[in-house]
Amino acid sequence: MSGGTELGRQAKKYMDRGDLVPDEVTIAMVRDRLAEDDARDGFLLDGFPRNVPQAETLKKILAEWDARLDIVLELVVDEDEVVRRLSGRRTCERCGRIWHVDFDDKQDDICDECGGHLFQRDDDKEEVVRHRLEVYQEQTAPLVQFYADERILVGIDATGPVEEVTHRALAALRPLER
Ligand SMILES: Nc1ncnc2c1ncn2[C@@H]1O[C@H](COP(=O)(O)OP(=O)(O)O)[C@@H](O)[C@H]1O
Repeated sequence: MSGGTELGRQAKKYMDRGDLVPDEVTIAMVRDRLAEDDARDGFLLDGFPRNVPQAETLKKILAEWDARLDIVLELVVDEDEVVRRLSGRRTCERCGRIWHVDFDDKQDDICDECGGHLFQRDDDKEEVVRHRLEVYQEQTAPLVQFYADERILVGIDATGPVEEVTHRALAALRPLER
């Protein structure tokens, strides 16, 4: 999250703790972004919606534009793997590139791409990741049933390397190609 705006500072407070940012903030951001020209022929949302009220509101926003979601991908992976992936993630403060302590065998804290310094996001600390998983179970997991009821949910096995998961995700999207 960039910028020193009051809204940005407010949002960061929630994010650092691993809580969801209030719906009025995220919904306004998503509504504004979807209203831009390049979203008219299609868009991909990552991390939104994250609770049922957001999903209900998204449905109404899209309906106002005679649009609807075509597909929802659920990336299924067990909690230990989520903790391993997030707690080992390091971010370059200069170029934003993401490294992983184990998967990239990253033992120092220097970005091999630009020489910048790597840091760990507050919400990638293990105890905060565990809290994010609780928030997921409470608030986000109900969306699986929500979108199953809408008949647009597709579950994907998200274990294994990035290339394999990408391959499975693209295969699930292929029927929508036009
Ligand atoms: N739809 C959303 N509703 C509320 N808060 C959100 C939403 N998406 C992201 N956030 C906030 O941003 C934080 C980081 O988002 P996340 O998608 O987990 O990041 P990343 O994909 O980089 O791991 C979340 O923990 C939450 O505080």
